[in-house]
Amino acid sequence: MHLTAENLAARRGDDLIFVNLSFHLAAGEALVLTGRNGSGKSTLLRVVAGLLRPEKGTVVFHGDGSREGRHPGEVSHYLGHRNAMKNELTVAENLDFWRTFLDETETSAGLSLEEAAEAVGLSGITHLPFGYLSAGQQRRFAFAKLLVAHRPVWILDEPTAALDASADRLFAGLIEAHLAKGGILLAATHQPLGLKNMQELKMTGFAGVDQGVWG
Ligand SMILES: Nc1ncnc2c1ncn2[C@@H]1O[C@H](COP(=O)(O)OP(=O)(O)OP(=O)(O)O)[C@@H](O)[C@H]1O
Repeated sequence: MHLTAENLAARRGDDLIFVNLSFHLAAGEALVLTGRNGSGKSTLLRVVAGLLRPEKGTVVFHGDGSREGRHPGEVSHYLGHRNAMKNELTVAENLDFWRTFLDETETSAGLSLEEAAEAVGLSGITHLPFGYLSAGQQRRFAFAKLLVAHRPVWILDEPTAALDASADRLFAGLIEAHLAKGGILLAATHQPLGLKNMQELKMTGFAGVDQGVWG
């Protein structure tokens, strides 16, 4: 299993944010994007997740035993800045929605709702409306979405925003477990995640992009 990006370029509005960006991640490997605000971390994550079309280049996921490449968006969990949960629904209803939505054809390797809640340190409150929870509790349950349906690639944008130190460690542990099972991680972060086996890519934004993309 591997994920390969070749010569990616992306544009936001009129500006090229990055060009000629390539990387290769095999099973169990992590790429952490760093760089100042506006340097293009979220843009790259959104391209890999299939939420933004690249200006140029390709990004392909190859699973075990299949020669055909797939877009990584088809096999990824994407956790953006927002939690992608409905405030009016209970935590259980939100997670149930995501499990059904994400788990359609894959084998059911995800955790049960209660197991996922326990894994993020919040068992016993899944009956509450999501909107009643604190910002940190909401982020923990947004992370629980990654556990209720199996996806080999995790794409996380500032996963530890709004979290206390114990949640930082808890998320790092869950990410390590994902990598140990052969998963792939792409994450943008301003805080070190403390991962053992990771590559770092420092994004520079359009400061480094003055040539045209095709020239
Ligand atoms: N929808 C948009 N339309 C036009 N420009 C955008 C849009 N979204 C982002 N940008 C610009 O693209 C650049 C890269 O933004 P991006 O969100 O990828 O940065 P980032 O490294 O993730 O920043 P942060 O650390 O603040 O989250 C910024 O200059 C931003 O203003």
